[in-house]
Amino acid sequence: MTDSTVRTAIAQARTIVVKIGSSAVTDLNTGIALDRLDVLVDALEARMRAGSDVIVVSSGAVGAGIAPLGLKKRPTDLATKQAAASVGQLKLAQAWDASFARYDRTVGQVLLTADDVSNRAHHANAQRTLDRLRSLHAVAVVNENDTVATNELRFGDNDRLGALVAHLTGADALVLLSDVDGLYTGDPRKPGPDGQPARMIREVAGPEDLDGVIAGTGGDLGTGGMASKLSAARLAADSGVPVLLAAAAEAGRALTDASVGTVFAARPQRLSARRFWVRHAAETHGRVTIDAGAVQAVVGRRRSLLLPGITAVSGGFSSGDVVELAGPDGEVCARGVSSYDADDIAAVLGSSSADLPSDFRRPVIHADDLVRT
Ligand SMILES: Nc1ncnc2c1ncn2[C@@H]1O[C@H](COP(=O)(O)OP(=O)(O)O)[C@@H](O)[C@H]1O
Ligand SMILES: N[C@@H](CCC(=O)OP(=O)(O)O)C(=O)O
Repeated sequence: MTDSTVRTAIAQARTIVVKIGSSAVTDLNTGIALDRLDVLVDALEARMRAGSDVIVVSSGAVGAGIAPLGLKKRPTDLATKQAAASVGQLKLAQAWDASFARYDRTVGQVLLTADDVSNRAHHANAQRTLDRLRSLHAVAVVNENDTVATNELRFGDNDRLGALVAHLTGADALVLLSDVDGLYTGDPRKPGPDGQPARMIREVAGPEDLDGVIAGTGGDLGTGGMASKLSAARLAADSGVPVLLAAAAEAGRALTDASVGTVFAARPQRLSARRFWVRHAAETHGRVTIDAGAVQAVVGRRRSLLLPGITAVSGGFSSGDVVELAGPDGEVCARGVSSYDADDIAAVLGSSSADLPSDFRRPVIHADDLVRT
């Protein structure tokens, strides 16, 4: 895909997920930046009137809670972040509601936890709610349910949440709106290692276009910085969704003809929903260490994993859980759905194929349930 075909695909996308960063809608000293939010809503409404379904993923709960609580900067400890989010999310939802009300457009708030996406049953639930809001012409405004998320069980950042929501809703494009107007060769706030200013990259067709790019941290309000945007773009690419990264201040053009910012091409063939879930969405429940021959078979030749290739198991996983596969060097090389409980595998480790009871001869992880990382 060329730069212009990716931009055309984004400009013409029927369903589009637009993720808006904290820096775009909040201000450290005043809370929600209502005037900037109105400009964004004008652009989102115009896109809807042109015939697209739009799902908004809005950050800003923590950012919007800082000023009302009299805090001076973005908190770093979990309890204060959650307190700020509980104050800020209310204000954020009200602000989206009021801004869309200028167009008589109804808004629905959807707060998700990582478990709502990693657990397949909950996953269907979230999907149904988002689909129904869409069919009722209401705009879903999605955020992480920060007040109950724990450090262990978080999406990590909303760029990732945006990419997962794009997959969940079968969207045709993901637009990330931030305070930076695209991907640069390095953090645009600093000179590069050669003393030269960073350069903007208009198109990322594949991983080779990221060689030498330094993805730095974010601003005072953001969480993930550029690294989280790059990993979200990879996630979206795996599910066949092209991505546009642009400045929120340029939302009008980003959402009309996609002529601004950086585009990331999607892989032509989507990963199946099951393989996508195994690779990106599911939580892993343990680890299986395999020998060099098994790494060759599984990663090199895309074969199923058989019991004799396993040297160790850890974590109390059960049959049906997703586990990590690590080679002899401890490096994780794949993920897959185990057909056995960890205890059952541990009980027969070291047995030769001939000595294995007959119900242990089927693959531990079938090739269809295995994805390389
Ligand atoms: N290679 C890079 N290209 C562009 N921006 C970068 C890069 N490295 C670091 N950044 C910084 O990342 C910031 C955006 O990330 P973040 O603050 O997390 O945004 P958001 O709140 O929109 O999610 C930009 O303000 C920019 O200064
Ligand atoms: N759920 C958090 C968002 C965290 C986050 O990823 O922020 P950002 O990097 O600004 O997209 C909040 O609403 O504050």
